[in-house]
Amino acid sequence: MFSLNHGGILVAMSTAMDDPDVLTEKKDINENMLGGKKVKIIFVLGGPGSGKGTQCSNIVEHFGFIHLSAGELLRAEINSGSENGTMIDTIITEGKIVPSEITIKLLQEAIIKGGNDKYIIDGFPRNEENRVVFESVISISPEFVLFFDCSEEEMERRLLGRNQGRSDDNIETIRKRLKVFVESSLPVIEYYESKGMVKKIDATKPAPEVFEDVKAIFTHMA
Ligand SMILES: Nc1ncnc2c1ncn2[C@@H]1O[C@H](COP(=O)(O)OP(=O)(O)OP(=O)(O)O)[C@@H](O)[C@H]1O
Ligand SMILES: Nc1ccn([C@@H]2O[C@H](COP(=O)(O)O)[C@@H](O)[C@H]2O)c(=O)n1
Repeated sequence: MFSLNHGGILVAMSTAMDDPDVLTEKKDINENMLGGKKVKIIFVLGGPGSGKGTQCSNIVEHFGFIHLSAGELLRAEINSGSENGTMIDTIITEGKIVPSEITIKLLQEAIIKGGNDKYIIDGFPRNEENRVVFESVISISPEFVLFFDCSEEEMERRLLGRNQGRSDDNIETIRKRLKVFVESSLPVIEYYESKGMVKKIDATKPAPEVFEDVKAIFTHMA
């Protein structure tokens, strides 16, 4: 907690305060909530290769959520030729975490564009800065946090076999991503755990068995 990057958070928060577009978007989301259209958000966390994307597809199919993958949104931003593209590409290739204001703006735009009332947000918040800036700018608390718990050996094995042409699915970057997960993402999960908000799934099992456990959680959701 004390190793938080307060500088980054303050910059992101002051960006939100100084940028009228960001403020308008925040207002719209809050009005949606207040106007009887409550936006439900579930954060889906777990190490790289734990099976988040695979299970999110199942959740979309069976439970009607919109799936927003922070990593996918960042990759789309690179491919769009945006001015931030090269910087995002470098960070992803190094297995590091993109500044929160960039990722949150992409999520914010996708939520507004999605027009749905329930979203699963996959791979976010990835560090304390992501969490604090999201809370400050978007002000929506997740219903709960779904945590896919998987051994490092299994995650590494899966990523090396994924074969989707991702620039970060090589052994060097995979090891960096695993280290970042332990150092930066696990503390976020521990934070939500301390608030009783984490639903942990054993993600080492075969995908259909993992989905049985996921299904039980979503079926019993209020
Ligand atoms: N339970 C499972 N058992 C075996 N393989 C799995 C399982 N779940 C997913 N996979 C496979 O492992 C690879 C990684 O899965 P997936 O892309 O869903 O992980 P992820 O957590 O979204 O990864 P990342 O964070 O890197 O995007 C894929 O090739 C997928 O088909
Ligand atoms: N909140 C996030 C999410 C992702 N990233 C970067 O994207 C990479 C790929 O993410 P996946 O969830 O698709 O595995 C990840 O390693 C980060 O570099 C991010 O910065 N912030």
